[in-house]
Amino acid sequence: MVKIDINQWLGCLTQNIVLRTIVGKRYEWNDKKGIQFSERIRTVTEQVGSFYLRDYVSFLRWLDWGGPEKAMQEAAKETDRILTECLGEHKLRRKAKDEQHDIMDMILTRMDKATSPDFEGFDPDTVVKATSLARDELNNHVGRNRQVEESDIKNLVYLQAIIKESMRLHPSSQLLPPRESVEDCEIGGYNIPKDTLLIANLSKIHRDPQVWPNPDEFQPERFLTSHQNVDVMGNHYELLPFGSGRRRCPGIFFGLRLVQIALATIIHRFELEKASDEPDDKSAAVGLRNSIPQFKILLKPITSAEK
Ligand code: HEM
Repeated sequence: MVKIDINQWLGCLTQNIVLRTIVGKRYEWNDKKGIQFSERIRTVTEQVGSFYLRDYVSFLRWLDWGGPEKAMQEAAKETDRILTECLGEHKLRRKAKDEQHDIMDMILTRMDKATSPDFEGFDPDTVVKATSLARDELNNHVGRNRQVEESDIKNLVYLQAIIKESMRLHPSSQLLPPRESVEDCEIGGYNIPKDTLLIANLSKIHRDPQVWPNPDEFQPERFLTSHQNVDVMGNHYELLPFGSGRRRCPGIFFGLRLVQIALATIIHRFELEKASDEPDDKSAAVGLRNSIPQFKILLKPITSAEK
């Protein structure tokens, strides 16, 4: 029997929000089918959500009290059916050159481009450019006459490397939320029996000297050279700031983009200086959520004379 828990419910809820966005205009507002879909999703999430207590009272799970497990399976089937239909229609429209330019069209266009040899990794020219400092990179790609825009981020490879390196050294959570082994397995040479609670320790994984030379040093360049292909998407187990697997952070694209734009804008518009010579406040280094020593910085706007 499929095991359903609060995480799957959360995952389903997130998935449904995404699906509602994808099918958006076509199904939700303009179409009778979309209204039915929305209603169905709402009923299911309310129904499933109202019984999540069972996940904390584990001996109640087998009861499937109120039927959330059955409801989840039905919702998954229905979601899949609607998406398949929606995708088929989009493909037909694309063939007939009658695209709506909604999210699904954008994803299909992106998939077409995925066949391009440049799609994976950076081309050699980009790597060379990226060895310059972050502000040089910003001046180069954005210039001084406008603000950083989302479309600039793909060109700011050094900035991306800085963010990866920051997330490696200081993941927002030192420990990932616990997992439970659903069967006997072996991890790193250790035999793990079924039903064992497993917690991934990012502060160790991200500073493993066998994977990361000079692990405690801030070296963004490693992500342009030796670790060029390591991303934060949960595919590379040596770097997991957003977790991995079906419980991976669903806000990953939003969160990452937000950090990239915020940092790029700050570096682009301000000179950064340490506010005082006082030693860093290391008190924040204690605890699970944040290991970064705190210190104050001065932001000095870059004036037009300096542009
Ligand atoms: C830079 C920003 C963020 C970081 C570093 C981050 C990191 C994480 C991590 C490490 C997890 C645990 C993943 C796992 O267990 O494998 C997580 C889970 C989660 N995150 Fe984020 N997150 C960020 C932004 C966001 C945003 C913007 C949202 C919502 C819009 C979000 C919503 C969630 C939710 C709902 C979960 C629980 C997923 C589940 O248990 O199935 N996060 N996040």
